[in-house]
Amino acid sequence: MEQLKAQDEMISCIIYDEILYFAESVANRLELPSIILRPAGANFFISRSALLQFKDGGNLSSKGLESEDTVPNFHPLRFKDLPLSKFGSLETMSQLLDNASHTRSSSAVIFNTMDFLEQPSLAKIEQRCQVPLFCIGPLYKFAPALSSSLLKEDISCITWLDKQTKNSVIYVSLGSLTLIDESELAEMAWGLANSKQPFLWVVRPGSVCGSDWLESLPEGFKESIGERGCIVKWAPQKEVLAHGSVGGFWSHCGWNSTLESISEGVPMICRPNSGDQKVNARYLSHVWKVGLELENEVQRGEVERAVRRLMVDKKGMEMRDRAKDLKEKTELCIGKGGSSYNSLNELLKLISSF
Ligand SMILES: O=c1ccn([C@@H]2O[C@H](COP(=O)(O)OP(=O)(O)O[C@H]3O[C@H](CO)[C@@H](O)[C@H](O)[C@H]3O)[C@@H](O)[C@H]2O)c(=O)[nH]1
Repeated sequence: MEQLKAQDEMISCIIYDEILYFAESVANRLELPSIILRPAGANFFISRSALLQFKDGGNLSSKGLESEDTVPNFHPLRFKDLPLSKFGSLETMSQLLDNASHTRSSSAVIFNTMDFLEQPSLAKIEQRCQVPLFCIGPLYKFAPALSSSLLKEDISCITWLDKQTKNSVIYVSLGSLTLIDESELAEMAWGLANSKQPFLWVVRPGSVCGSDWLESLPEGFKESIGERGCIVKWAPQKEVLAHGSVGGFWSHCGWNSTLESISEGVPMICRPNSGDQKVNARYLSHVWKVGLELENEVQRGEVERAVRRLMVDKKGMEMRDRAKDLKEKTELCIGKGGSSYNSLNELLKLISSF
C-alpha cells in the first residue's frame, strides 16, 4: 500500500461500484478521496429503502412479498416488485443493500441515469444524501467506443437486420445473467414463431438449463421460421437497438438494457427476473408507459399476443411514440447544456480539485 501511495501521485481518487463498498477503506488507507458509482437506477435505490423498512418492521413475510398491493408511499411499486435477488436470502440481500447504501466518507455519488427520467426518486435521494450527486447517464453515450462486452459480439445480425423493414423486428435478449429452462425456451420459440413478426433472438450459451446452446429448441421450429428469425449467441446490442428495423425489445429489464432501449426510442416487452429488474419493469410499464409486462408463466399464446400488441397494434404504436419522445429527451440531456452533460463537467471539476 505504502509503495502504491508513494509510487503514483497521479491517482486523484478511487471510483468504486457500490457493491464493492470495502474499496472505501482502501481509499482511506491510501489517503485518497473516493466516489461511489451506483450502476442501477434511482428508483431501484429508493425501492431498497422500502425493502429494508418493511423487513425491519417485521411486515415482510414471504407471503407479503408476493402481494399485488401497492407499497404505501412507494407508488407504483407493489410488494411483489420489491428488489429481491434470486441469488440469496432476504437476510443476506438486505445486509448487502444496507452496506451498499451508506455513503461513509466518500466525497460524491454517481448515478448512471438521467435527471428527467427519475426526478422524484432523485429528489428524495438528494434530500438524504450529505454529498453531491452526479447523474451522468446513459454512460455508454459518453464513452461509445469502449466495448465492455465479455462475450464476442456476432455482427452478422446487422446484415440480417439491414434486410428487414422499418420497425418490424422484435429483438429478444435476457442480458448476461438470466437463466431459463427448456420449457420456457420452447414457449418463447413458438410464441415468436406464431407471432409472424421477424425476430432477432440472443440465446446466451449456458443460459438454458441443461443445454449448451440451441439443442433444446423444439423440433420443427427452425423450419417454421425460415429466414424470419435470426438467433445469435451475443449481439452488438446498442447497435441493434439503434437500427431502424428494430421496433421492439423483449428484455429482462436490466438497468443497462432499460437505458439503452429508452435512449434509442424502442418500446419493450418486460420480463423481469430478479432484483432491480422488477422495479424497472414496473416503471417502464406504469410510469414511462413504454413497456408491457409479461407477468405470468411464459406461454406461447401470451408471447404471441404480447409481440403482436407491441409490434402491430395501436397500443404498441402509442408506446413507440412515447419511446421516441424519451429518446429526444435523452439526446437533449447528453447534448451541450443538458443535465447529464453539465453533471459530467461538474464531476470532472470536483475530481480535478482533489
Ligand atoms: O447480446 C447481448 C446482450 C446484452 N448486451 C449488453 O449487456 C448489457 C446487459 O446489461 P443489463 O441490461 O444491465 O443486464 P445484466 O447484465 O443482467 O445486469 C446486471 O446488472 C445491472 C446493473 O446493475 C442490473 O440492472 C441487472 O438487473 C443485473 O442482472 C447491456 O449493456 C447490453 O447492451 C450485449 O452487448 N449483447
